Formats: sequence, C-alpha cells, structure tokens
Amino acid sequence: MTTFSQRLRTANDAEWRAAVEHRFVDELLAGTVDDGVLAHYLVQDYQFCDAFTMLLGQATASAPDLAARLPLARQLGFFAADENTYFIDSFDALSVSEGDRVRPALTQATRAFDQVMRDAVESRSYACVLAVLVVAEWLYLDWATRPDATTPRATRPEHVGWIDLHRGEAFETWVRWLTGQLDAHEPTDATERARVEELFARAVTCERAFFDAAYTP
Ligand SMILES: Cc1ncc(CN)c(N)n1
Repeated sequence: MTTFSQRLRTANDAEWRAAVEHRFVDELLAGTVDDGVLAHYLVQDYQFCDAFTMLLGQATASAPDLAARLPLARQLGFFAADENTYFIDSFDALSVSEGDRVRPALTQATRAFDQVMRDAVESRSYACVLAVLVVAEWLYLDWATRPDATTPRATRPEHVGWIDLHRGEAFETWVRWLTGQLDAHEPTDATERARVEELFARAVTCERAFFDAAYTP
C-alpha cells in the first residue's frame, strides 16, 4: 500500500526531481562546485538552520509522547553540534566573512523557506511540522544517495562533509522514522490534511529554489 508520505512525494514529483537532479548537486558530488557558489549556498543555509532548529523544537513539543519526543530531541542535539561544526569549518576553509556568517543579506529563496518553516511552527500541528521536516530531510537523503553519490569524485572536506551529513545508516534511520511518523499521523480532518499538503508542496518548491539561488549573486 502506498503510504501518505509517498503520495505527498509523488504529488510533487517534478519539483522533487528537479531539486534532487539539480546542477548544484551534480557539481557538489563531482567536486567541481565553484567556491563562490558553495560559500553563497552555505551562508544562506546557515540562516535556514535558525528556523529549522525551531522546527525540530516544535516537533519535539507537539509530539504525542516521550517515545516520539526522544528521537526528535536527539536529532536536535546532533544538528546543534556536528552540523554546526561543519558550517564553521567550511566557512573558515572558504574564507567567509564574519558579516556573512552572522547577518548576511537573505535571498528571496531563503526568506520563502524561512516563512514555510515559521508557518509550520505557528500551526503547532505535529503533522504540519512533520510535513516540512520530511521534505527537508528526505529530499536531502535522496540526492545524497543518488547512484553517482556512491563513489563521489568530491574529496574536499567542504564537499564530502555536506554529502556525508545527509547519508549513512543513522541519517537513513532518521528519515525512515520521520516518514513513519507522518504516515502514522496522517490527518483525518480535511482542513488539516489540506494544510499538510500545502506545506509539503511549498517546502519542495523552496528546496529547488534554494539550489537555484546558489547561482544567483
Ligand atoms: C535548504 C535545506 N534543505 C534541507 C536541509 C537538510 N536539513 C538543509 N540543510 N538545507
């Protein structure tokens, strides 16, 4: 039987594929992404991390019980530690200025994604928060496990580090758990269901736009 999360993904297949097969991913895996493009992308993504941290915190708060709260809290801790270290190391390697690390000018794509996450947080709905989390994590797992990612030509830590953060057993288990949560909390109420579908679709569009924006100065 097709699960709720699979149906949501299929309903957004064109945009999802456009993100997974994006030029940015091609170049990252090949190790040929321009330093300026990668720096611009990472500077914006560090700002994305702010609302994403809120989203994980809201998921922890909106989860129905301790059994669901614990994996979310663990991921929040990992995100605040290992992923943050990757950003700092990469900013150093790419000579990103202090201003761009702390308060860069935001692209339209970053602002739009930020709004989607804040809308999900404000809903306080577990299913709505999960919808955005599922897109942000599952779509990244998808590109990081593309067939050409098995033996990526990339060797620099800034490239390999970003790929490795989004693949491997722990990340796959996390994404499987997230999609399972969304399936288990598929809304029965039509209005709530429509909100979940809308947030999921907006998030997928934002993912593609976020990669596009890496090439826009
Ligand atoms: C834009 C975006 N989307 C998803 C992820 C993976 N959490 C990310 N770091 N940045």
